[in-house]
This record gives sequence, C-alpha cells and structure tokens, in this order.
Amino acid sequence: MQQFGVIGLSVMGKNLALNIRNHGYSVSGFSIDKSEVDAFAKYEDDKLKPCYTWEEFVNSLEKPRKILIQIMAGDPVDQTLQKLLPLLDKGDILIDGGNSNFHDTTRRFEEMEKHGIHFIGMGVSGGEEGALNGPALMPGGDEEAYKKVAPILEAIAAKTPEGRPCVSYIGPSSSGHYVKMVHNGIEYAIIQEFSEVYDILRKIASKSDDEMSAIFDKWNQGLVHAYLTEITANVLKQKDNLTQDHVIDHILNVASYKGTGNWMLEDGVALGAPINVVAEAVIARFMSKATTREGKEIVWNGDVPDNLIDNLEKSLQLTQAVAYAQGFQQLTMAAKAYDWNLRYPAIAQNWEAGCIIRSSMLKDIEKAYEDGKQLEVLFQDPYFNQLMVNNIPALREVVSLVTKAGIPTPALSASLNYLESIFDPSLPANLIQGQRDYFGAHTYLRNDREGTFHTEWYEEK
Ligand SMILES: NC(=O)C1=CN([C@@H]2O[C@H](COP(=O)(O)OP(=O)(O)OC[C@H]3O[C@@H](n4cnc5c(N)ncnc54)[C@H](OP(=O)(O)O)[C@@H]3O)[C@@H](O)[C@H]2O)C=CC1
Ligand SMILES: O=C(CO)[C@H](O)[C@H](O)COP(=O)(O)O
Repeated sequence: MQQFGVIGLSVMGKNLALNIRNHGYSVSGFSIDKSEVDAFAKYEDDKLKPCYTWEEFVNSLEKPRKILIQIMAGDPVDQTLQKLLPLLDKGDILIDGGNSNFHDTTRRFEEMEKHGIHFIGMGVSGGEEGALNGPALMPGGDEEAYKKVAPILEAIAAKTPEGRPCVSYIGPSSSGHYVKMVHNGIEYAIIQEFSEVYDILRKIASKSDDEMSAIFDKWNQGLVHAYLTEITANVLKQKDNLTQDHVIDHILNVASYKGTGNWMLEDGVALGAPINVVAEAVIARFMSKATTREGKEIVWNGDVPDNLIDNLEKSLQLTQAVAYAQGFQQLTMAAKAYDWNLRYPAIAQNWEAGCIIRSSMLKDIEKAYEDGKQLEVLFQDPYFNQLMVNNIPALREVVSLVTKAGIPTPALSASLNYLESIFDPSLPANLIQGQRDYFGAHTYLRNDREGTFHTEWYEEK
C-alpha cells in the first residue's frame, strides 16, 4: 500500500509527488486529466504509482489515507470532495494544497468534519521549482491530523539556513489558507515596490537594463537580500529571443492577477486593518489595465541626486519591512477576530525559505515576535523601530523627488504614509468626528474626559 496520495498532476501536484517520492515515501498520483497521469507514469517505480481511476487511487492508499488535493481552486475542489467522500473511511486525512479562499476552507473543514474526515487547508508557496525541491507549507486544520502527516510535510518542505523545516502547524480551521492569502498580499506589495524602484532607476537615474540588473544584484548582497531581488536582477538582464533587445522592454505593462492579494484586501477591510500598501498594490494592477494612459511619457530633466541609488536601496529595505508589517498586523487582527492562536515566529520561519517572499529579513521578524511578544505593529520592535528611524529620511527624499518628477509611486508613498501615521498621536481624525457629529449626530469621544458626547452645532430651524 502507498503511504501518500496526490490528486492533480499539473506543475505543482506532479512536482510535490516527486518530492515526496524523493524523500523515501511511496506515493500514488491521480488526475482527471489522463494526459497528466500518462506524463506522471514516466516516473513509475516501486515507490511511485500512477492511477487512472478514483477507485484505483483511493484503494491503493494505506489507512488512514493521506491525500493531497493540488488542483485549480474553487468549484473543482468541491467536485473532488464529492467524488472522494463515498470512497473514504472515517479518520482519513484530506489536504487541500491549492490557493483556496479561506471562506471556502472554513465551509469544507466543517462539512468534512461531519463525515469524520480530517480536512487540512494548506497554503503552498514556491512555484514549480519549490514544489520539487522544497516549498514553504502553511497547514491549518485539525492538529491531531496534522501530526499524522507532519513527518512527510517536514521532509519535503524547504529548510531555513539553519536547517529548520519551513512548515509548522498554523492553527485551526482555515488559518493555513488565511496565512497563505496574507503571504500573497505581501507578495503583491513587495512586487509593486520593486516595480516602482525600477521605474525611478530608468526614468530619473537613466539606467540601462543591464545597469539596473547589476544594481539589484548588489542590493541582493546588501540590504535587500531576498528571492524577489534575485529574480528582479535576472528578469532585467534577460535577452529576448524574438528581438535583439532585453525581454523586459517588450513585456506589455499590464499586470494580471489570480486575486489572492485582492482577498487579503477584502478581509483587511472587513477587519479594519490599515493595510494601505497592499491596497495600493492591488489597485496598481487594476490601474495598469486602464485604457486612458495615452499621455506623454515622463522625462526627467532635473538633477540626479548623488545619493539616489543608496536612498533607493534603503527605501526598498524599509518598504519591504512595511509590507511584512502589514501582513503580520492583519494576521494579529484576524487571530483575534476568528479566535485563532497564531504563532507569529513559526509563521515567519515558514516563510524564511522556499516561498516567493523569502528574505533574510524574516529571521529578524521571527526574533521580533519570539517569546510570545505581542506587537500591534512590527515597528514597535526595537530592531524595526531603529530601521524605520535610520531609513525614513531616504524614503522621504525619494518620495519628494518622484513627486517633483511626476512619477507615480503608490506603494512607496503609501509605505511612507503608513510609517508617518502609526506613531503619530495627532492625526486629524478629530475633524472627521466633528463633521460626523455635525451632519449625523454620530457623537464623539473626548481627549479630556470619559463618555460619549454630542454638540448642538447649529440651532434647529
Ligand atoms: N503554479 C504555482 O506556482 C502555484 C500554484 N498553487 C496552487 O496549486 C494549485 C495547482 O496549481 P497548478 O499546478 O499551477 O495547476 P492549475 O491551478 O492550473 O490546476 C490544474 C489542475 O487542476 C485540475 N482540475 C481542474 N478542474 C478540475 C476538476 N473539476 N476536478 C479535478 N481536477 C481539476 C486540472 O486537471 P485538468 O487538466 O483536467 O483541468 C489540473 O490537474 C492551484 O490551486 C494553484 O493556485 C500554489 C502555489 C504556487
Ligand atoms: O501563490 C503563488 C505564489 O505563492 C502564485 O504564484 C501567486 O498566486 C501568483 O498570484 P497572482 O497570479 O495573483 O499574481
């Protein structure tokens, strides 16, 4: 009998199955797409079994069955659960490794529980290569069921530089998929920050693609040591195979999305989380689709400050910290609202390797939250507070320069606004409250005494 089963043998499912087999576990693979099973069958050996029917697949697995569903998120997952249910036994464990919406996972977790089936909603990050060689995994659901699959998940997961696996139990119900959603929101924010810095380098500093690639490469050895820095350098230096140019200059500047970053924003709004950089990153993708962009391209004729490249490196380091900070702030608010006991150091550790947002900064975030430290915002931690104090002058200079040049930097500017706001005791919300009370008798709190107050702003006519 096989120790593990994988349903869905497209890029992610196939590579995860091979990763499991490569770590010494026997695995069965099944897909509704026969061509995927045929491709998988090329790897068949005593530990890897291709299956062509639901029954053959389910009956090939030892009990309690451990099945990873790695298919397109949405209705296909519900259809797969309906196919599987009559074939399963109580105590079997289903893991949904797709990018499912956490609301769907809550519903499926409860539905499967009624049938005595353990349901684990697991975020997976790392793409095709990570799935094969070590992804970051974010499993949530029933903890006892997690313990039964933990040895396999720990074996296949990416490892931090110290050799710790990038997987740990996240929490109950849909918390694993929630954490993956937040991972993707952070991913949107950091990607947007990189694109704005690229825009400044080319439009203000007039750097060529190869020069920009070298700059990002240097930053990857410096203050912004991150997978996204590494791939930015690689993307910028890639030559096109259809022209003599760099491919970046022929990629249409319209951003696509599958929407997981949008989901973070939706729930952030529901929770009242101040995730303005994630919001700007989501909206920047919408903006890139707008058809009104027919004006002139920006040409900067002013001086190029000597410290621009240093300021950009410091700004990117700080705004990357803001993206993480907003992710952890939303997780803190979600934990309270949904009654999840999230372990923030473990989440940071899960993201230290294997995933798209991996960077050396996550180790500092892990430290910031260790020993049960409760932070409302990451910048309350002394290390990150000092980073803010040190780097905010650079970010202010960059935002001031792009404002003069007329270059939009929604994520960099939102990061600066976030940092200028979080510790400011004198934000002007008193005027908002005064206006609300004026037109709607909505009442207000005072800064000098307890209670709720209303002012008769004008005489009734
Ligand atoms: N690609 C990536 O980098 C990452 C992907 N993910 C997530 O992993 C999951 C798999 O991703 P990926 O490998 O890219 O593939 P896709 O998201 O493109 O999904 C393809 C797989 O889903 C199957 N499928 C589609 N509809 C159904 C259905 N109704 N019933 C059963 N199976 C169905 C497909 O079979 P068929 O060929 O017949 O349609 C195929 O096996 C997705 O949820 C994705 O969001 C997570 C992290 C990274
Ligand atoms: O989950 C992932 C990485 O962890 C995907 O690559 C991510 O979904 C890409 O998102 P989008 O298509 O919305 O940019």
